Amino acid sequence: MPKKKASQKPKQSRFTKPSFTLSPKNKIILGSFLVLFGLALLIAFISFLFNWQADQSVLGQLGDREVKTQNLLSKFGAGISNFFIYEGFGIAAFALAILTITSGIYFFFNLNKQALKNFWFWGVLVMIWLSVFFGFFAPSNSLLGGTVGYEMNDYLQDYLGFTGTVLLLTFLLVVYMVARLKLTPEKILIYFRNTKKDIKEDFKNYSDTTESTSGETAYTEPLEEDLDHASAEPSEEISEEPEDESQPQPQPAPEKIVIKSQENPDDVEMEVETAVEEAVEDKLSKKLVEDYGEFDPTLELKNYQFPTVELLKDYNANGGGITINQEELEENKNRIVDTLKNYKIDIAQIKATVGPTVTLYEIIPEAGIRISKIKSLEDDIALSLSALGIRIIAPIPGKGTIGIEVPNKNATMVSMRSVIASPKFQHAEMELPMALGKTISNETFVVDLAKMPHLLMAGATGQGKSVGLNAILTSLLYSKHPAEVKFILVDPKKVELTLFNKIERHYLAKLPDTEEAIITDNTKVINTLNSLCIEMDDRYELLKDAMVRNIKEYNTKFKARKLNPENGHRFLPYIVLVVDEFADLIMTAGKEVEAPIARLAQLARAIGIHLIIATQRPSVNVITGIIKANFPARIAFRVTSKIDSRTILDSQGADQLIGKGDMLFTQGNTLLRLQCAFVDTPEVEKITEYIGSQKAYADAYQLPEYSGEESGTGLDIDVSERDKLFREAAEVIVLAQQGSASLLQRKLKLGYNRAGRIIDQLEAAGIVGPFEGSKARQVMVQDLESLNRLLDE
Ligand SMILES: Nc1ncnc2c1ncn2[C@@H]1O[C@H](COP(=O)(O)OP(=O)(O)OP(=O)(O)O)[C@@H](O)[C@H]1O
Repeated sequence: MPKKKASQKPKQSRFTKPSFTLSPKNKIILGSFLVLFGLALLIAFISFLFNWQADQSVLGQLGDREVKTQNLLSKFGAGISNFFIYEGFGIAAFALAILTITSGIYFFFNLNKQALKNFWFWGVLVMIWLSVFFGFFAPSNSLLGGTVGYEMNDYLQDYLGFTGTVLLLTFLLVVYMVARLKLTPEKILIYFRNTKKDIKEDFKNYSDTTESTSGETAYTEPLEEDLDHASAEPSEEISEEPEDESQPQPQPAPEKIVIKSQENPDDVEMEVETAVEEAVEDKLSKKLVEDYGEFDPTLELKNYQFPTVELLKDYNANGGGITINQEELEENKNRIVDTLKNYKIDIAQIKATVGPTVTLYEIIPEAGIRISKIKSLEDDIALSLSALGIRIIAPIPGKGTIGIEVPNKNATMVSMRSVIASPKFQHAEMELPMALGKTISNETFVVDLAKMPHLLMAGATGQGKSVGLNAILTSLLYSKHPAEVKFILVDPKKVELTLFNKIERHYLAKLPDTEEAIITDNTKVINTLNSLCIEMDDRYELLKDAMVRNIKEYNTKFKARKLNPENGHRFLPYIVLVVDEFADLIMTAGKEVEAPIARLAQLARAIGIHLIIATQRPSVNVITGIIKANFPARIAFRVTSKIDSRTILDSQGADQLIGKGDMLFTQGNTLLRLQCAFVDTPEVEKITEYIGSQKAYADAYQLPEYSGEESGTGLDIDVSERDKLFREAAEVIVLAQQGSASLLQRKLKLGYNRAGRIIDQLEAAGIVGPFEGSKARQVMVQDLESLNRLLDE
């Protein structure tokens, strides 16, 4: 799961090594010891089979040097064999020798230890089973079943009887075949079917070769391996012999067909080569999946419970839902007809669709009336209808009718509960589904953030932005497991997103060594954005290495165990960066945030990093051209002017909304009017508490480390390059205890650039602290004496 990420080395493993590790040298020593010890056991056991009777009489005197034994390994061989075979498991004890040799080989070649553990587990079980089996069928032969087999069989027969023991042994055999050998009835069938097919084909090929006379079509049989056949082999050992990945897999030979012209036999013959598709499933991953199943990213929090719908308030519980007010509809219709009549526009037909906040009146004008005429009268008609929130759509795209949206007198609230519980959201097959609200025809509107791929939200204060952000975050919490998505929350207002602190260790991502996961300080945003850029670059490296084009393909490949975590591969959760009050950020940090945001917006779509940016002030210096170009999906809540509306949506309309979550959404060209789902703070609190009270990861998801300018890396200024006024400037700053360039400008009568350079030099010398946005820098030196000491050093 999420582990701390080294910034510069994407290939570095994220998994902590177990504390018990042997050095490669010791592994070789232990490996060779185990192999030789296993061989000794094997020799002793074999020898014991022939000499046990002779040696048994001297077993009591093994301490006596004079006593001779027949075993090839003398007293040691006789003693240990008697212990394991006669007094132990009978001939099944040979399994111990084999297990010891295999363990030695695993250590010697440093192979996968998990497979070895499996091998021991099943090996010991088989040994016990065989011992009981022989104890059952040959109780009189103490060498076959050993004492353990005899006693266990005796014990079982006392309690289960003869038949019960047979049934138990059979059942255990079936368990072994299914669990270990992965034998299923289908596989057995396939095996027999394939064998039959192979025999038939061989027979056919044989008769073909004997019968064929002319070689008009030369056909080379592809060397394709019959994978089905191979997988049906029940005796194929899976984890014991992991394949060497570095060994190139044999590639199937291309299929060749030589075509000769039928009409003119003298023509040059053409060879057509069609590549036989590569066997994509490499065997190792297939075996791993067979052994352990697909990788499950949610395993670490496998008992995680998604929040229930009951946590959300049902605002429409008492007879809620949209109420159709006939009177109001009639009144509005008459007003529309009358107003249009004033402009000499006759109506052929009118249809009303009642939505939660507005009703759409769709008008088909009389024949001969040009839509462009109505379009040019848009503003006048809106004025004549004189109601806030009227929007005229002429024509409705794809319909050829004219739409007039008129707000309802009593708007119906769209509760988050209703959209979350809707089948559209519940069955949404999306990567990052967001239930934004309801459309004008009262349908739940769900979109995929992963497809957007970034979202820009704007609206004047108090029009529903924060509720909108909460609705988006709530949707994602209801649909994604903590392993699948991580949020980075930037909240300069410090109050809007604080509730999400409770789910820090489940869903949030943060920089290493930072206290708070929710970023409220603008300077920290810069570091986080740059760190996110590093994460982006790392992820691209991983994708390149895995030879896939996007995060979805990458994760699918990782789950199928085709990517090795030892090479730095890991399951990649989506990362959603949410910035509330983007304007504030741009004002204080300007280019420093714009550059990484633009970079992320341009490049991050394929690797699962998505940005949601909200702002109150949709002016062009906040939503710059470069940002707009990379945020095709936009949401506009009510804004105060047409200009603002144009800045966000490239068209007017947002200024005519009625507020309270009434919004326009665009993902390219068409504008869609939606009523945003309402989720109140207590509801969010309940959800976060519900999630927060469950078992969490040890820490928030760690972003790569980014050493910003404050660490001095970018400011390694040579002492000789210091300004002539450096010392004087340092004194001014220390005396005033205020690290600002403007102070230097005033006191030393310097230009802005020179003062700025001196401030950088002072920072490099450790006299002032790092840049802190609009605030003056901190002065790190208390008085002139300390300053002199520092500079003399
Ligand atoms: N979808 C909605 N349905 C009903 N009422 C809403 C909706 N969204 C917002 N409101 C109402 O509008 C109020 C202000 O909303 P919100 O706090 O989201 O505004 P805002 O745009 O974030 O303001 P600010 O920028 O000042 O934070 C809410 O308290 C609520 O009463």
